Amino acid sequence: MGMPAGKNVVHVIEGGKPPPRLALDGICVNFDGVPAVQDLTLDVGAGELVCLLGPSGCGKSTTLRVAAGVERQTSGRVFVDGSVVSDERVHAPPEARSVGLMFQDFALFPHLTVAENVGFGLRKGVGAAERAATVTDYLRRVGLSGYERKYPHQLSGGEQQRVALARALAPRPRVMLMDEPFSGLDNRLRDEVRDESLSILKEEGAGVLLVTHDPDEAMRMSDRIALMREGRIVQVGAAYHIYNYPKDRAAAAFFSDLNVIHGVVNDRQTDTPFGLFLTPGLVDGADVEIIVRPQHLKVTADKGQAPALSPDDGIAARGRVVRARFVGAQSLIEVAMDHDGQVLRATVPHAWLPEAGAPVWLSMRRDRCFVFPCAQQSRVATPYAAAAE
Ligand SMILES: Nc1ncnc2c1ncn2[C@@H]1O[C@H](COP(=O)(O)OP(=O)(O)OP(=O)(O)O)[C@@H](O)[C@H]1O
Repeated sequence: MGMPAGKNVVHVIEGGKPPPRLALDGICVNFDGVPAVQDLTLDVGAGELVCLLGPSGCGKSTTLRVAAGVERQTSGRVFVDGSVVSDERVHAPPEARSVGLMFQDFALFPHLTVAENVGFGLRKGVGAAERAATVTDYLRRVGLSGYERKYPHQLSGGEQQRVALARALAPRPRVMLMDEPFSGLDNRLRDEVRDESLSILKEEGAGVLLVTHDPDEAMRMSDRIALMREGRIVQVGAAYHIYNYPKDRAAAAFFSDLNVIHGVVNDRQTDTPFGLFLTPGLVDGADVEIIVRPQHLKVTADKGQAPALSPDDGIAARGRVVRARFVGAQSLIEVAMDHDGQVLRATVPHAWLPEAGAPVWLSMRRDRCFVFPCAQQSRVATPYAAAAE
Protein backbone atom coordinates (compact mmCIF):
# COMPACT_ATOMS: atom_id res chain seq x y z
CA MET A 1 0.00 0.00 0.00
CA GLY A 2 1.00 3.60 -0.41
CA MET A 3 3.57 3.24 -3.17
CA PRO A 4 3.68 6.46 -5.18
CA ALA A 5 2.59 6.42 -8.78
CA GLY A 6 5.43 6.06 -11.21
CA LYS A 7 7.58 3.64 -9.19
CA ASN A 8 6.28 0.69 -11.12
CA VAL A 9 5.61 2.19 -14.47
CA VAL A 10 3.93 0.26 -17.23
CA HIS A 11 3.31 2.15 -20.41
CA VAL A 12 0.37 1.13 -22.53
CA ILE A 13 1.06 3.30 -25.55
CA GLU A 14 -0.21 1.64 -28.68
CA GLY A 15 0.77 2.64 -32.17
CA GLY A 16 2.36 5.92 -31.03
CA LYS A 17 -0.94 7.23 -29.65
CA PRO A 18 -0.76 9.00 -26.31
CA PRO A 19 -2.15 6.77 -23.57
CA PRO A 20 -5.58 7.56 -22.17
CA ARG A 21 -5.70 9.78 -19.12
CA LEU A 22 -7.37 6.95 -17.19
CA ALA A 23 -7.49 3.28 -18.09
CA LEU A 24 -9.32 0.64 -16.07
CA ASP A 25 -8.32 -2.84 -17.14
CA GLY A 26 -10.29 -5.92 -16.11
CA ILE A 27 -11.40 -4.47 -12.78
CA CYS A 28 -13.19 -6.84 -10.42
CA VAL A 29 -14.32 -5.90 -6.93
CA ASN A 30 -15.84 -8.40 -4.51
CA PHE A 31 -17.29 -7.48 -1.15
CA ASP A 32 -17.31 -10.55 1.10
CA GLY A 33 -17.20 -12.72 -1.97
CA VAL A 34 -20.11 -10.91 -3.63
CA PRO A 35 -19.13 -9.28 -6.92
CA ALA A 36 -19.86 -5.53 -7.10
CA VAL A 37 -17.79 -4.86 -10.25
CA GLN A 38 -16.99 -7.55 -12.78
CA ASP A 39 -14.25 -7.47 -15.40
CA LEU A 40 -14.70 -3.79 -16.15
CA THR A 41 -12.47 -2.28 -18.83
CA LEU A 42 -12.81 1.36 -19.80
CA ASP A 43 -10.59 4.26 -20.73
CA VAL A 44 -11.00 8.02 -20.70
CA GLY A 45 -8.99 10.19 -23.08
CA ALA A 46 -7.57 13.68 -22.53
CA GLY A 47 -10.37 16.23 -22.60
CA GLU A 48 -12.96 13.45 -22.72
CA LEU A 49 -15.92 13.14 -20.37
CA VAL A 50 -17.22 9.62 -19.87
CA CYS A 51 -20.32 9.01 -17.77
CA LEU A 52 -20.85 5.82 -15.83
CA LEU A 53 -24.61 5.49 -15.97
CA GLY A 54 -26.75 2.85 -14.39
CA PRO A 55 -29.33 2.01 -11.74
CA SER A 56 -28.65 2.16 -8.03
CA GLY A 57 -26.30 -0.55 -6.82
CA CYS A 58 -24.87 -1.44 -10.24
CA GLY A 59 -21.30 -0.64 -9.16
CA LYS A 60 -20.73 2.90 -10.49
CA SER A 61 -19.41 4.43 -7.27
CA THR A 62 -17.27 1.40 -6.53
CA THR A 63 -15.66 1.75 -9.97
CA LEU A 64 -14.97 5.41 -9.31
CA ARG A 65 -13.55 4.67 -5.89
CA VAL A 66 -11.19 2.13 -7.44
CA ALA A 67 -10.05 4.74 -9.98
CA ALA A 68 -9.51 7.21 -7.13
CA GLY A 69 -7.60 4.70 -5.03
CA VAL A 70 -9.90 4.84 -2.01
CA GLU A 71 -11.03 1.29 -2.76
CA ARG A 72 -8.64 -1.45 -3.86
CA GLN A 73 -9.86 -3.77 -6.58
CA THR A 74 -9.87 -7.52 -6.07
CA SER A 75 -8.15 -7.87 -9.44
CA GLY A 76 -7.39 -5.75 -12.48
CA ARG A 77 -5.21 -2.72 -13.12
CA VAL A 78 -5.60 1.06 -13.06
CA PHE A 79 -3.44 3.34 -15.21
CA VAL A 80 -3.13 7.13 -15.18
CA ASP A 81 -1.46 8.57 -18.27
CA GLY A 82 -0.09 5.14 -19.13
CA SER A 83 1.51 4.49 -15.74
CA VAL A 84 0.14 1.79 -13.51
CA VAL A 85 -1.17 3.22 -10.25
CA SER A 86 -2.74 0.02 -9.01
CA ASP A 87 -2.36 -3.65 -9.78
CA GLU A 88 -1.70 -6.76 -7.71
CA ARG A 89 1.63 -5.33 -6.49
CA VAL A 90 1.29 -1.55 -6.56
CA HIS A 91 -1.38 0.60 -4.97
CA ALA A 92 -0.80 4.34 -5.11
CA PRO A 93 -2.92 6.37 -2.67
CA PRO A 94 -5.30 8.99 -4.09
CA GLU A 95 -2.91 11.90 -3.49
CA ALA A 96 -0.22 10.21 -5.60
CA ARG A 97 -2.46 9.57 -8.63
CA SER A 98 -3.01 13.07 -10.02
CA VAL A 99 -6.75 12.65 -9.70
CA GLY A 100 -9.22 15.33 -8.68
CA LEU A 101 -12.19 14.14 -6.68
CA MET A 102 -15.63 15.67 -6.53
CA PHE A 103 -18.01 13.45 -4.67
CA GLN A 104 -21.60 14.04 -3.65
CA ASP A 105 -20.66 14.37 0.01
CA PHE A 106 -17.35 16.07 -0.64
CA ALA A 107 -18.21 19.12 1.45
CA LEU A 108 -16.07 22.23 1.72
CA PHE A 109 -14.20 22.73 4.97
CA PRO A 110 -16.56 25.02 6.89
CA HIS A 111 -13.83 26.64 8.99
CA LEU A 112 -11.70 27.59 5.98
CA THR A 113 -12.30 30.54 3.68
CA VAL A 114 -13.08 30.03 0.01
CA ALA A 115 -9.45 30.83 -0.85
CA GLU A 116 -8.16 28.36 1.74
CA ASN A 117 -10.53 25.70 0.49
CA VAL A 118 -9.42 26.15 -3.12
CA GLY A 119 -5.74 26.27 -2.12
CA PHE A 120 -6.05 23.17 0.06
CA GLY A 121 -4.99 20.62 -2.53
CA LEU A 122 -2.06 22.60 -3.93
CA ARG A 123 1.39 21.19 -3.31
CA LYS A 124 2.96 22.18 -0.02
CA GLY A 125 6.02 23.63 -1.78
CA VAL A 126 4.01 26.19 -3.74
CA GLY A 127 4.93 29.71 -2.63
CA ALA A 128 2.35 32.10 -1.17
CA ALA A 129 2.23 34.36 -4.24
CA GLU A 130 1.84 31.49 -6.68
CA ARG A 131 -0.79 29.90 -4.43
CA ALA A 132 -2.80 33.13 -4.27
CA ALA A 133 -2.53 33.59 -8.04
CA THR A 134 -3.73 30.04 -8.70
CA VAL A 135 -6.65 30.44 -6.30
CA THR A 136 -7.64 33.75 -7.91
CA ASP A 137 -7.38 32.23 -11.37
CA TYR A 138 -9.60 29.24 -10.55
CA LEU A 139 -12.15 31.36 -8.71
CA ARG A 140 -12.35 33.58 -11.79
CA ARG A 141 -12.87 30.56 -13.99
CA VAL A 142 -15.79 29.32 -11.93
CA GLY A 143 -17.28 32.84 -11.86
CA LEU A 144 -16.48 33.60 -8.22
CA SER A 145 -13.88 36.37 -8.43
CA GLY A 146 -13.77 38.32 -5.18
CA TYR A 147 -15.14 35.48 -3.05
CA GLU A 148 -11.73 34.66 -1.54
CA ARG A 149 -12.48 35.76 2.02
CA LYS A 150 -15.99 34.39 2.32
CA TYR A 151 -16.79 31.23 4.27
CA PRO A 152 -18.81 28.31 2.86
CA HIS A 153 -21.90 29.11 4.97
CA GLN A 154 -22.08 32.53 3.27
CA LEU A 155 -22.49 30.93 -0.17
CA SER A 156 -25.47 29.49 -2.01
CA GLY A 157 -25.51 25.81 -2.90
CA GLY A 158 -24.46 26.53 -6.48
CA GLU A 159 -21.60 28.75 -5.33
CA GLN A 160 -20.38 26.08 -2.93
CA GLN A 161 -20.44 23.57 -5.75
CA ARG A 162 -18.37 25.88 -7.91
CA VAL A 163 -15.84 26.34 -5.10
CA ALA A 164 -15.64 22.54 -4.84
CA LEU A 165 -14.98 22.40 -8.58
CA ALA A 166 -12.25 25.06 -8.31
CA ARG A 167 -10.72 23.17 -5.40
CA ALA A 168 -10.68 19.92 -7.37
CA LEU A 169 -9.22 21.58 -10.47
CA ALA A 170 -6.60 23.85 -8.90
CA PRO A 171 -3.92 21.14 -8.57
CA ARG A 172 -4.43 20.49 -12.33
CA PRO A 173 -5.24 16.79 -12.05
CA ARG A 174 -4.91 14.61 -15.13
CA VAL A 175 -8.09 12.80 -14.19
CA MET A 176 -11.26 14.20 -12.60
CA LEU A 177 -13.51 11.74 -10.83
CA MET A 178 -17.01 13.02 -10.09
CA ASP A 179 -19.72 11.08 -8.26
CA GLU A 180 -23.19 12.62 -8.67
CA PRO A 181 -21.54 16.02 -8.17
CA PHE A 182 -24.61 18.08 -9.02
CA SER A 183 -27.27 16.06 -7.24
CA GLY A 184 -27.56 18.46 -4.31
CA LEU A 185 -28.65 21.37 -6.51
CA ASP A 186 -32.15 22.34 -7.55
CA ASN A 187 -33.07 21.92 -11.22
CA ARG A 188 -32.35 25.43 -12.42
CA LEU A 189 -29.01 25.72 -10.62
CA ARG A 190 -28.05 22.23 -11.66
CA ASP A 191 -28.29 23.03 -15.37
CA GLU A 192 -26.30 26.21 -14.91
CA VAL A 193 -23.52 24.71 -12.76
CA ARG A 194 -23.38 21.61 -14.94
CA ASP A 195 -22.91 23.57 -18.14
CA GLU A 196 -20.32 25.89 -16.60
CA SER A 197 -18.44 22.96 -15.11
CA LEU A 198 -18.45 21.14 -18.40
CA SER A 199 -16.87 24.01 -20.27
CA ILE A 200 -14.18 24.46 -17.60
CA LEU A 201 -13.42 20.75 -17.54
CA LYS A 202 -13.08 20.75 -21.33
CA GLU A 203 -10.70 23.69 -21.17
CA GLU A 204 -8.54 21.91 -18.61
CA GLY A 205 -8.06 18.83 -20.81
CA ALA A 206 -8.33 16.38 -17.92
CA GLY A 207 -10.00 13.03 -18.52
CA VAL A 208 -13.29 13.06 -16.62
CA LEU A 209 -15.16 10.04 -15.30
CA LEU A 210 -18.54 11.08 -13.94
CA VAL A 211 -21.01 8.85 -12.13
CA THR A 212 -24.69 9.50 -12.51
CA HIS A 213 -27.96 7.62 -12.45
CA ASP A 214 -29.65 10.40 -14.42
CA PRO A 215 -29.79 9.65 -18.17
CA ASP A 216 -30.49 13.29 -19.03
CA GLU A 217 -27.38 14.39 -17.18
CA ALA A 218 -25.33 11.69 -18.92
CA MET A 219 -26.62 12.69 -22.35
CA ARG A 220 -26.13 16.35 -21.67
CA MET A 221 -22.58 16.12 -20.36
CA SER A 222 -20.82 13.11 -21.80
CA ASP A 223 -18.72 12.42 -24.84
CA ARG A 224 -19.38 8.75 -24.19
CA ILE A 225 -21.70 6.90 -21.87
CA ALA A 226 -20.76 3.58 -20.28
CA LEU A 227 -24.04 1.95 -19.33
CA MET A 228 -23.64 -0.38 -16.33
CA ARG A 229 -25.77 -3.16 -14.97
CA GLU A 230 -24.98 -5.62 -12.19
CA GLY A 231 -21.32 -4.68 -12.02
CA ARG A 232 -20.67 -4.85 -15.74
CA ILE A 233 -20.57 -2.39 -18.59
CA VAL A 234 -23.33 -3.46 -20.97
CA GLN A 235 -22.83 -0.82 -23.66
CA VAL A 236 -20.44 2.06 -24.33
CA GLY A 237 -20.93 4.80 -26.88
CA ALA A 238 -21.95 8.35 -27.62
CA ALA A 239 -25.36 9.32 -26.26
CA TYR A 240 -26.86 9.34 -29.75
CA HIS A 241 -25.62 5.83 -30.39
CA ILE A 242 -26.84 4.31 -27.13
CA TYR A 243 -30.20 6.06 -27.37
CA ASN A 244 -30.82 5.00 -30.94
CA TYR A 245 -29.09 1.61 -30.96
CA PRO A 246 -29.74 0.20 -27.48
CA LYS A 247 -28.30 -3.22 -26.90
CA ASP A 248 -31.40 -4.59 -25.27
CA ARG A 249 -34.75 -3.62 -23.86
CA ALA A 250 -33.32 -2.60 -20.49
CA ALA A 251 -30.78 -0.32 -22.18
CA ALA A 252 -33.59 1.29 -24.18
CA ALA A 253 -35.74 1.62 -21.05
CA PHE A 254 -33.02 3.45 -19.18
CA PHE A 255 -33.47 6.54 -21.35
CA SER A 256 -37.23 6.83 -21.68
CA ASP A 257 -40.56 5.25 -21.16
CA LEU A 258 -41.20 2.48 -23.70
CA ASN A 259 -44.13 0.85 -25.44
CA VAL A 260 -43.73 -2.88 -25.93
CA ILE A 261 -45.74 -4.67 -28.58
CA HIS A 262 -45.56 -8.45 -28.53
CA GLY A 263 -45.51 -10.59 -31.64
CA VAL A 264 -44.68 -14.07 -32.84
CA VAL A 265 -42.34 -14.88 -35.72
CA ASN A 266 -43.85 -16.60 -38.70
CA ASP A 267 -41.74 -17.27 -41.77
CA ARG A 268 -38.99 -14.84 -40.68
CA GLN A 269 -41.40 -11.98 -40.17
CA THR A 270 -43.69 -10.75 -37.44
CA ASP A 271 -47.13 -9.42 -38.22
CA THR A 272 -48.64 -6.75 -35.99
CA PRO A 273 -51.57 -4.34 -36.26
CA PHE A 274 -48.89 -1.73 -37.07
CA GLY A 275 -47.60 -3.67 -40.06
CA LEU A 276 -45.20 -6.42 -40.83
CA PHE A 277 -41.69 -6.48 -39.33
CA LEU A 278 -38.91 -8.50 -40.84
CA THR A 279 -37.37 -10.70 -38.13
CA PRO A 280 -34.73 -12.73 -39.93
CA GLY A 281 -32.62 -15.10 -37.88
CA LEU A 282 -35.46 -15.94 -35.52
CA VAL A 283 -37.22 -19.28 -35.65
CA ASP A 284 -40.92 -19.65 -36.31
CA GLY A 285 -42.91 -19.37 -33.11
CA ALA A 286 -40.29 -17.20 -31.34
CA ASP A 287 -41.77 -14.40 -29.23
CA VAL A 288 -40.49 -10.96 -30.09
CA GLU A 289 -40.90 -7.55 -28.54
CA ILE A 290 -41.22 -4.52 -30.75
CA ILE A 291 -40.16 -1.52 -28.73
CA VAL A 292 -41.06 2.06 -29.51
CA ARG A 293 -40.53 5.22 -27.49
CA PRO A 294 -43.61 7.44 -26.88
CA GLN A 295 -42.18 10.23 -29.06
CA HIS A 296 -41.94 7.85 -31.99
CA LEU A 297 -45.62 6.95 -31.97
CA LYS A 298 -47.60 9.26 -34.19
CA VAL A 299 -51.15 10.19 -33.15
CA THR A 300 -53.73 11.26 -35.74
CA ALA A 301 -57.30 12.27 -34.95
CA ASP A 302 -59.87 9.87 -36.45
CA LYS A 303 -61.71 11.65 -39.24
CA GLY A 304 -63.65 8.55 -40.31
CA GLN A 305 -60.91 6.71 -42.14
CA ALA A 306 -57.33 5.55 -41.58
CA PRO A 307 -54.79 8.28 -42.27
CA ALA A 308 -52.63 8.08 -45.38
CA LEU A 309 -49.14 7.17 -44.23
CA SER A 310 -45.72 6.94 -45.81
CA PRO A 311 -44.14 3.47 -45.89
CA ASP A 312 -41.84 4.64 -43.06
CA ASP A 313 -44.85 4.85 -40.77
CA GLY A 314 -46.20 1.35 -41.50
CA ILE A 315 -49.89 0.84 -40.84
CA ALA A 316 -52.02 2.89 -38.48
CA ALA A 317 -53.99 1.07 -35.78
CA ARG A 318 -57.02 2.58 -34.11
CA GLY A 319 -57.68 3.16 -30.45
CA ARG A 320 -59.45 5.46 -28.02
CA VAL A 321 -57.88 8.08 -25.81
CA VAL A 322 -57.76 7.03 -22.17
CA ARG A 323 -56.13 10.18 -20.87
CA ALA A 324 -54.26 13.17 -22.24
CA ARG A 325 -52.03 15.46 -20.16
CA PHE A 326 -49.95 18.49 -20.91
CA VAL A 327 -46.44 17.87 -19.52
CA GLY A 328 -44.37 20.95 -20.26
CA ALA A 329 -43.10 21.08 -23.81
CA GLN A 330 -45.28 18.18 -24.93
CA SER A 331 -48.57 16.36 -24.45
CA LEU A 332 -48.72 12.77 -23.27
CA ILE A 333 -51.61 10.84 -24.76
CA GLU A 334 -52.55 7.36 -23.53
CA VAL A 335 -54.51 5.28 -26.00
CA ALA A 336 -56.27 1.92 -25.49
CA MET A 337 -55.95 -0.02 -28.73
CA ASP A 338 -59.10 -1.39 -30.36
CA HIS A 339 -57.41 -4.67 -31.34
CA ASP A 340 -56.28 -5.83 -27.91
CA GLY A 341 -57.03 -3.14 -25.33
CA GLN A 342 -53.32 -2.53 -24.66
CA VAL A 343 -52.67 1.03 -23.52
CA LEU A 344 -49.89 2.71 -25.49
CA ARG A 345 -48.32 6.06 -24.59
CA ALA A 346 -47.51 8.65 -27.21
CA THR A 347 -46.11 12.13 -26.86
CA VAL A 348 -46.71 14.96 -29.28
CA PRO A 349 -44.47 18.03 -29.22
CA HIS A 350 -47.26 20.57 -28.68
CA ALA A 351 -50.39 21.10 -26.61
CA TRP A 352 -53.10 18.73 -27.77
CA LEU A 353 -55.52 17.27 -25.26
CA PRO A 354 -58.11 15.12 -27.00
CA GLU A 355 -61.02 14.08 -24.78
CA ALA A 356 -61.11 10.67 -23.14
CA GLY A 357 -62.90 8.27 -25.48
CA ALA A 358 -61.96 10.18 -28.65
CA PRO A 359 -60.95 7.80 -31.48
CA VAL A 360 -57.41 8.25 -32.77
CA TRP A 361 -55.00 6.40 -35.04
CA LEU A 362 -51.53 5.41 -33.90
CA SER A 363 -48.64 4.61 -36.19
CA MET A 364 -44.97 4.14 -35.44
CA ARG A 365 -41.80 5.57 -36.85
CA ARG A 366 -40.51 2.25 -38.12
CA ASP A 367 -36.93 3.47 -38.30
CA ARG A 368 -37.17 4.16 -34.57
CA CYS A 369 -38.47 0.76 -33.48
CA PHE A 370 -36.27 -1.90 -31.95
CA VAL A 371 -37.03 -5.56 -32.31
CA PHE A 372 -35.69 -7.94 -29.66
CA PRO A 373 -36.31 -11.61 -29.11
CA CYS A 374 -38.26 -11.98 -25.85
CA ALA A 375 -36.33 -14.66 -24.02
CA GLN A 376 -32.77 -13.53 -24.51
CA GLN A 377 -32.44 -9.79 -24.52
CA SER A 378 -28.86 -9.38 -25.59
CA ARG A 379 -29.07 -8.97 -29.30
CA VAL A 380 -27.98 -5.63 -30.65
CA ALA A 381 -31.07 -3.94 -31.97
CA THR A 382 -31.05 -2.18 -35.25
CA PRO A 383 -33.57 0.54 -35.84
CA TYR A 384 -36.19 -1.15 -37.86
CA ALA A 385 -35.75 -0.38 -41.53
CA ALA A 386 -39.05 -0.05 -43.33
CA ALA A 387 -40.28 -3.49 -44.23
CA ALA A 388 -42.69 -4.53 -46.92
CA GLU A 389 -46.28 -4.37 -45.81
N1 LIG B 1 -18.00 -1.18 1.35
C1 LIG B 1 -18.90 -2.05 0.90
N2 LIG B 1 -19.11 -3.23 1.52
C2 LIG B 1 -19.99 -4.13 1.05
N3 LIG B 1 -20.75 -3.95 -0.05
C3 LIG B 1 -20.60 -2.78 -0.71
C4 LIG B 1 -19.67 -1.78 -0.28
N4 LIG B 1 -19.74 -0.74 -1.15
C5 LIG B 1 -20.66 -1.07 -2.07
N5 LIG B 1 -21.17 -2.29 -1.82
C6 LIG B 1 -22.18 -3.00 -2.62
O1 LIG B 1 -21.68 -3.06 -3.95
C7 LIG B 1 -22.73 -2.85 -4.88
C8 LIG B 1 -22.39 -1.66 -5.78
O2 LIG B 1 -22.43 -0.48 -4.99
P1 LIG B 1 -22.12 0.94 -5.61
O3 LIG B 1 -22.19 1.94 -4.50
O4 LIG B 1 -20.88 0.88 -6.39
O5 LIG B 1 -23.35 1.13 -6.61
P2 LIG B 1 -23.85 2.44 -7.37
O6 LIG B 1 -24.14 2.01 -8.75
O7 LIG B 1 -22.86 3.53 -7.20
O8 LIG B 1 -25.17 2.77 -6.60
P3 LIG B 1 -25.84 4.21 -6.23
O9 LIG B 1 -26.25 4.84 -7.53
O10 LIG B 1 -27.02 3.82 -5.38
O11 LIG B 1 -24.80 4.99 -5.49
C9 LIG B 1 -23.99 -2.68 -4.07
O12 LIG B 1 -24.65 -3.90 -4.01
C10 LIG B 1 -23.48 -2.25 -2.72
O13 LIG B 1 -24.37 -2.64 -1.70
